[in-house]
Amino acid sequence: MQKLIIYGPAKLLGEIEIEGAKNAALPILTASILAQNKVIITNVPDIADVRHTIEILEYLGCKVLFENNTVVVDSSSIKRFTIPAEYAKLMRSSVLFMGALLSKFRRAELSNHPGGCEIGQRPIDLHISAFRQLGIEVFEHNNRIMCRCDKVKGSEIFLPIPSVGATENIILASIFCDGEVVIKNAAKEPEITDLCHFLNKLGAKIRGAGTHIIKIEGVKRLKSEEVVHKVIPDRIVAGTYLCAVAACGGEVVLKNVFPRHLDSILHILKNSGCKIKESKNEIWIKREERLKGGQRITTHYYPGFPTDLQAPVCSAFAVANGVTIIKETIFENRFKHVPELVKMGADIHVEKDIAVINGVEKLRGCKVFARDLRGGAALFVAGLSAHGVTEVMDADYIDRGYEKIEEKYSLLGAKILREKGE
Ligand SMILES: CC(=O)N[C@H]1[C@@H](OP(=O)(O)OP(=O)(O)OC[C@H]2O[C@@H](n3ccc(=O)[nH]c3=O)[C@H](O)[C@@H]2O)O[C@H](CO)[C@@H](O)[C@@H]1O
Ligand SMILES: C=C(OP(=O)(O)O)C(=O)O
Repeated sequence: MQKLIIYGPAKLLGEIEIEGAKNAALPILTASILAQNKVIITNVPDIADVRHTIEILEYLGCKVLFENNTVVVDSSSIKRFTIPAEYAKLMRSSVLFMGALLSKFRRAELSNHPGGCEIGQRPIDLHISAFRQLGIEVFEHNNRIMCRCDKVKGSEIFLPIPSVGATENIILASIFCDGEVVIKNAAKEPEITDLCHFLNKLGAKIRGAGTHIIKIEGVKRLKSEEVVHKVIPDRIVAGTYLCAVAACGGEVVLKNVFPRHLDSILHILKNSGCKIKESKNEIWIKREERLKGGQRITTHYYPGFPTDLQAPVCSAFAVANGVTIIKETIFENRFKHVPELVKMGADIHVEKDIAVINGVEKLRGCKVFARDLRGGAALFVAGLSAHGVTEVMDADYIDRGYEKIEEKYSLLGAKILREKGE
């Protein structure tokens, strides 16, 4: 297991390029199996989840090149429609291969329930019920999910929860549908819009991405041209930098960002005393005075405050002046970072889905354990602001979603080492 050793406290200064979004790159790579020709996907983050997705593509029979954040996928020799259990267990997004494989082969099999971070139950009932509404037969046996159909039928699907994954899976499965599939109460996350832009470049006919109603008009076939697509910037990685500056102080310019994707966190940090300026693709943040608490933050579907930033923001407000209340409404088990922050001297109490943070003047470095991706990032942020040495164990979780995190924060003046942990 990997370990990150952080020598705090850091003051963050400089400019940093934000990498491409994990949650856009993963469904786009998955969708690339549908392309008629080679696809070239740029701004792909070099993270563990991308590497695993490429392994799945190769397993299925695609030829893939990954160099300098560009992935070239040639799916002309794809031959398999089964995702083996060991791959399914690695990542939640493995479930998206179901939709894509159904469009490709009208058959798909996931040999295990999709894995990923344990932040809640994360059932896939909405994916399965939507598939059935599309006329797809779904069999479940011992965690194994098998699907097949003759034709995906045009239908109207209402999602009781605007699930990101279910919205993406329905879109992927419906590309060649008979007539039109309409998703009502669809998720509106920017990563879904990016996936739809990519699919439309391939020749799909999708309207309404970014709104609550997405319409997929079935096409007979996709275009034969080569397609190039640049993945959108990672708003969660960008938001983590903002939390780090808010916690540590300093002055940083984030480059290659879409500020509009970060409205909810920018609003909170502005109200807490951070100076922030935004331009088309940049955010400048400066924090001089100690961060002011007193906020009530509730996680929500986009454009609300993202659950994926809940843990990093917890670390920022752990050292704010005053009390901050955070309510987690999306996942049932997403406060695993709190006991670790408490070890570092934070004063945080969790009662069901609410964390009450009494800001302390400073945290102390110690050995802490990452339990999931964003919780790990939160410990990393806490380590940057803490006095003394913080060892973040099981940093492999962080590597799922942050590209070379220690190198990037070192460019801003932080002192961090990576070691293979025990
Ligand atoms: C790879 C990826 O893009 N992951 C993101 C995606 O995860 P993911 O797609 O798994 O998240 P969903 O939007 O589906 O989950 C939202 C809520 O719906 C529930 N649910 C979901 C599906 C289902 O069939 N049944 C059900 O009950 C989940 O347990 C959760 O409580 O969106 C989450 C919410 O923004 C983010 O935290 C993840 O980073
Ligand atoms: C929960 C996350 O990812 P995944 O859905 O891939 O587990 C995340 O990115 O914070």
